[in-house]
Amino acid sequence: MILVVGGAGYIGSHVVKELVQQEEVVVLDNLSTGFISLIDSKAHFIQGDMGDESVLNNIFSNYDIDAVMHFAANSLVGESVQDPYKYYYNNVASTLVLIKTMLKFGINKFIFSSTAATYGIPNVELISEEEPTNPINPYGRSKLMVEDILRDFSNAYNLNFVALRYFNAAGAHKSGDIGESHDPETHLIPIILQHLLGERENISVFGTDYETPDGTCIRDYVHVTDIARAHILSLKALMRGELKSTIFNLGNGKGYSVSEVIKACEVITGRDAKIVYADRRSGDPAKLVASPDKIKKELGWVADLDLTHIVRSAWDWHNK
Ligand SMILES: NC(=O)c1ccc[n+]([C@@H]2O[C@H](COP(=O)([O-])OP(=O)(O)OC[C@H]3O[C@@H](n4cnc5c(N)ncnc54)[C@H](O)[C@@H]3O)[C@@H](O)[C@H]2O)c1
Ligand SMILES: O=c1ccn([C@@H]2O[C@H](COP(=O)(O)OP(=O)(O)O[C@H]3O[C@H](CO)[C@H](O)[C@H](O)[C@H]3O)[C@@H](O)[C@H]2O)c(=O)[nH]1
Repeated sequence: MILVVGGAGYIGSHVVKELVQQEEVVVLDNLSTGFISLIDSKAHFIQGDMGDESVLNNIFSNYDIDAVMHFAANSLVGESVQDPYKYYYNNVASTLVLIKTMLKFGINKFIFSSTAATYGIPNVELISEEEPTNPINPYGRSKLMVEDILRDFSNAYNLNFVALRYFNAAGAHKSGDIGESHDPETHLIPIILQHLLGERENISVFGTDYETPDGTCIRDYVHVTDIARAHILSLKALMRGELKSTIFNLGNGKGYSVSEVIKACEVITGRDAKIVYADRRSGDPAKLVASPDKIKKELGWVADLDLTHIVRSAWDWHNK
């Protein structure tokens, strides 16, 4: 049985939907940013906080948990600058309680949602896991602190972990039943689609003077279904004892600029966007594109779905 912490959120709910086909699943979520409606009905659901040791003691006593997948976090970069306490408390301190308690119950397999924000502002075209990590905001630092904790615990307490550094998660499940739901929404693709549905007046492009071919920021968009598959591959490799504690990038290895993403959304939806050119958003690196070679070599994972699939699936979900 697998415990999925944060399984009512955007990415966690997509992993749960795939995982319940193969495993028994318990979701723990405090619903602070997640939605009960996103959780697959085949999963058991417990509403509670991962920092509450008594809740965790009950779960680990009552269910036969083999491994933990951990998606729960606060993840708004801007908010992390305004309110760093919230980020260090929830993303680091509460995660520490979760890991300590699972180890107490003899559970030592852990999959962690990390982020490309751990790299900060890289100087290379394609970022490999070997690049230095110099996060430039409290959100990125909170995730890097957890990676450090995991590494130390793995050395000291026989913990086996996989930290997956997602680049830009996007897209929705092929069923159209679940998709990206954040409130407030800050991510580019859902914002564009909400605008094209008439729910927002326009789209702001944050910065047109970056050192990129069209002046707008470049990101590596990776389909949430591909992210879900990488979690399941990682879990299986951990369960078979074939994988030592490690970190993998999750990306396509191909970048698209903000202007290119808007264009792709216009073409796929057949609608024209009203664009407002705005100042840079603070803390945005010009370009973040993954080298996905390590996970390809070690687990055979490559992203199957490109930007067109991402936008099509997200559009189906937003229309529903
Ligand atoms: N969305 C992206 O592009 C992206 C990119 C890189 C990394 N990540 C990471 O992936 C993970 C999932 O992101 P998401 O976009 O699905 O976010 P989300 O906000 O949709 O999901 C997070 C879930 O965790 C729950 N949660 C938060 N704190 C909790 C706590 N203390 N106890 C129990 N539940 C708690 C929330 O209610 C929510 O359901 C996060 O850790 C995020 O930092 C996301
Ligand atoms: O209305 C908008 C929203 C976004 N953007 C731009 O679009 C790009 C993508 O922005 P998102 O907010 O969609 O995604 P980020 O790249 O900022 O963030 C994502 O990747 C980060 C890693 O760098 C973190 O992991 C974070 O959790 C995750 O959401 C950025 O250049 C941003 O400035 C706009 O121009 N207008």
